[in-house]
Amino acid sequence: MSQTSLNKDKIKFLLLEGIHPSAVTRLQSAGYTNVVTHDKALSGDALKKAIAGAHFVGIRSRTQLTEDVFAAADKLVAVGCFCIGTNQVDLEAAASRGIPVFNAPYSNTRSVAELVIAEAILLLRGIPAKNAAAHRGQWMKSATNSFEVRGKTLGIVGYGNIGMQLGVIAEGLGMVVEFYDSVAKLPLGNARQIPELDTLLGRADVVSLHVPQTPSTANMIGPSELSAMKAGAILINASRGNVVDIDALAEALTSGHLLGTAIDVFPVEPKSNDDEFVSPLRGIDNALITPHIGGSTVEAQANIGTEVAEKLTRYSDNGTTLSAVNFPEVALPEHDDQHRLLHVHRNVPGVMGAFNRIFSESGINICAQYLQTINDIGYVVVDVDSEYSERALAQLRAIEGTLRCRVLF
Ligand SMILES: NC(=O)C1=CN([C@@H]2O[C@H](COP(=O)(O)OP(=O)(O)OC[C@H]3O[C@@H](n4cnc5c(N)ncnc54)[C@H](O)[C@@H]3O)[C@@H](O)[C@H]2O)C=CC1
Ligand SMILES: O=C(O)C(=O)COP(=O)(O)O
Repeated sequence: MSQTSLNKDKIKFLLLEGIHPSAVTRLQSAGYTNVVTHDKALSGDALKKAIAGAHFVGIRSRTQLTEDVFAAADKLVAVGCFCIGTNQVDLEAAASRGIPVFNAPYSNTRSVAELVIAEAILLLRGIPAKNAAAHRGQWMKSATNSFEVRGKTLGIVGYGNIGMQLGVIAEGLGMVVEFYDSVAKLPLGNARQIPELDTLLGRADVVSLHVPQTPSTANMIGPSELSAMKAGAILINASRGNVVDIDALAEALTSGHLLGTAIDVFPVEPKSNDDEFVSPLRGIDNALITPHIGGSTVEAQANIGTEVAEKLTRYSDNGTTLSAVNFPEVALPEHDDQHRLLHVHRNVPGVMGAFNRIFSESGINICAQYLQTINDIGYVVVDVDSEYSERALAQLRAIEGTLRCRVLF
């Protein structure tokens, strides 16, 4: 088993938000036994208190890791988002402290795609409204506004990992798949990219949103986009809550312009399962509301637990940053008998010159060197003979522009 310079039982992992136990199992099998778990998200002072002293933190979509929280995270080495979205993390604040952030880009995509398909079928049949009425004692047996999905057009906004998978399943059900994406994408099957969002909205019977939360997607679907949708169409949002203007959507439903909606994510979501859910969609029968559970299946959560725990242990064990979302990506081999120095720095002229000078002037032989940069962050890794690492570490830490430097045994 690989070694770290700090004893593994001293390396503290803090896992929040009920991350699946598969993560703990994976951490323990890699020798990391100091794992503290919480069922819920933490915020404010409770989060700062819990994160102080932790070397690794694992969160899901609810925990907000802000600049303020990073300032309190005195020992933090890396962050694991046990989900896809990383908008809850101030990625720049993390990078500027030399902290890589990892996520699980694939493990829950199928779960979201399956949910969306189920919702499209239910909504085209008017099931949410019929179900709500039946609970009130009303018998709504009727074929009016009740349709098959076969032959209908699915408009996917954001043709990434989820959108593409959704398109493939939808074609299997006989749907016509069209998509809008801000970059050119290879269409799978018979899917077709539509260059303008409004054009797609005017053609689709079901519109499903699969974009990340960024400034460019905030209120992407507002009053004018809702008007651009076909009368009697359906809107599904399992991406992020601020992508849709929820008041405008409520209006489009009550006016009868849209036949129905399925919304899994909201501009404001309850902080915990004990808090009340407040939304203008409450009480609208043809709005299928779910509590941000698009990725919440046993399969997805178990896979995510293993996947992200694996990324954290690889970073801790050997410095590999493959699939970090805010950090230079370096895939590293094992470092066997040598010591490995990891140096995170500002990517500015002079740092690498100073770095290499230290080795040439002190006569320390570099056995292997790896360098990668992204934006203003540089990450250089060198393997050296074990007797030299402590001396080199002290000198590397003194280089101007150094954000973080550590050694792995
Ligand atoms: N409801 C839930 O439980 C879950 C929600 N999600 C959300 O779904 C989002 C999408 O997930 P993935 O498909 O894995 O992401 P992805 O990154 O693979 O795909 C996103 C796509 O959106 C496109 N895009 C970005 N900005 C755009 C814009 N302004 N206009 C048009 N297209 C734009 C990108 O080019 C990309 O093709 C995640 O970021 C996350 O927020 C993910 C998993 C579970
Ligand atoms: O994967 C994502 O981005 C999600 O939105 C799922 O979030 P969760 O892990 O269910 O809090």
